[in-house]
Amino acid sequence: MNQEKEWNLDSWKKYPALQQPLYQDLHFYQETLQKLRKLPGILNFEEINKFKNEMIKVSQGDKFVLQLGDCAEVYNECTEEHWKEKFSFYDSMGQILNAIVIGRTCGQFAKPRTQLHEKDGTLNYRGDLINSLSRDERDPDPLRLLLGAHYSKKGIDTLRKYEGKQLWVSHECLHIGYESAFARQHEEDHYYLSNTHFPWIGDRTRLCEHAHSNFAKGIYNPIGIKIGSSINKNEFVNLIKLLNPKNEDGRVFAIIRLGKNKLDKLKDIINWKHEEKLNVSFFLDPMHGNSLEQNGYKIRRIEDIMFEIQQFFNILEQSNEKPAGLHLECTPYDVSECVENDEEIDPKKYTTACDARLNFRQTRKIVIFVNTLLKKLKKKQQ
Ligand SMILES: O=C[C@H](O)[C@H](O)COP(=O)(O)O
Ligand SMILES: C=C(OP(=O)(O)O)C(=O)O
Ligand SMILES: [Mn+2]
Repeated sequence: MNQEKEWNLDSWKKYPALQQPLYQDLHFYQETLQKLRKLPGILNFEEINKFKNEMIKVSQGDKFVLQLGDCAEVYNECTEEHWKEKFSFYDSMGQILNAIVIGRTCGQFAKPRTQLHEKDGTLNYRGDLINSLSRDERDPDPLRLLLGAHYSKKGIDTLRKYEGKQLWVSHECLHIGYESAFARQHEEDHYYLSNTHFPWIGDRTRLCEHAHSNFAKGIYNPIGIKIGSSINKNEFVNLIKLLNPKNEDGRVFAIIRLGKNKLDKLKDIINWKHEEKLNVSFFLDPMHGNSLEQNGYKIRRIEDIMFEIQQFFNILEQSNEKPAGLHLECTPYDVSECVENDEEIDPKKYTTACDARLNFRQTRKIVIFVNTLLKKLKKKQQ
């Protein structure tokens, strides 16, 4: 039987789903999902299709993507004022590279976590979609799903009114009950995810025999897949084939997040792509493989990030592959979360809800660095 025919809105439920919250009142949780399913879609099919056409150009090597934004977007910042500041920051960074710009925004509300609990036994924060950063409200609350839907719609409405360059939005497709409630039908047999242009599947949930990949295979949107160091050939090849059975342009983008010490594995990944003739392009996320701890704070070093970027460009060039995108966790605000040289973070300016973000200056420095690398590459290829 054809793989796509086996897919329906609930078929992912046959598979295990990692990193999901456990709700105490399951009946209330299910009722909430039913409410979400009945809402009108947020983005319409034409908007997704327009984005897909842009991503086809990326697959063909004609465009570069800059994907930018908070690690965890918080409901407190879901105001027109914050979104406008963020959109214009993403836009200005994109203009440096003449890139397609995708925000980690309008729905980047759920976080996978390494540990279920904090050191003192409190449940870990899993993003505003699930629980609260404040330690006395860590039980997962289904009402937060309704707020997530409300803020996604409000953010996307704000984006539609934004007067700068065209921007697109993305988030991790993590809370699988919530995400699948936003799948909408377009013509017979054609489903798309209406709450974002570009969903990605995280490194911790991307297994082939699991729910996230088996949900994503049936939706029309371009899909990002985070690839960390535990990947092996079978997993990579099967995953790409599962998501892109017809080997189409603009469908699947591997977001490499190996870290500066493990990036050599990218050579193997490129070989697997070539051996199996897979249609997949490579973005780099130089953030998630380079997380460190300093005095109890999660940080990242600018030198590590730049080193991984340089190596990424070198390896792709040696393998005749074009870099397709850069994925950064960053904010327009003057935070102190990533450090350079022997700098220490300033606790008063450490405001992230999850991972360390680049501030405006650090982001700009990195984007300008990438611009020089892209220009050099273009010169060599002329
Ligand atoms: O953004 C990614 C993850 O949620 C994050 O890196 C996990 O961090 P943790 O190891 O603190 O749970
Ligand atoms: C959780 C994230 O990344 P990864 O799946 O690569 O760890 C993220 O991008 O916030
Ligand atoms: Mn993160």
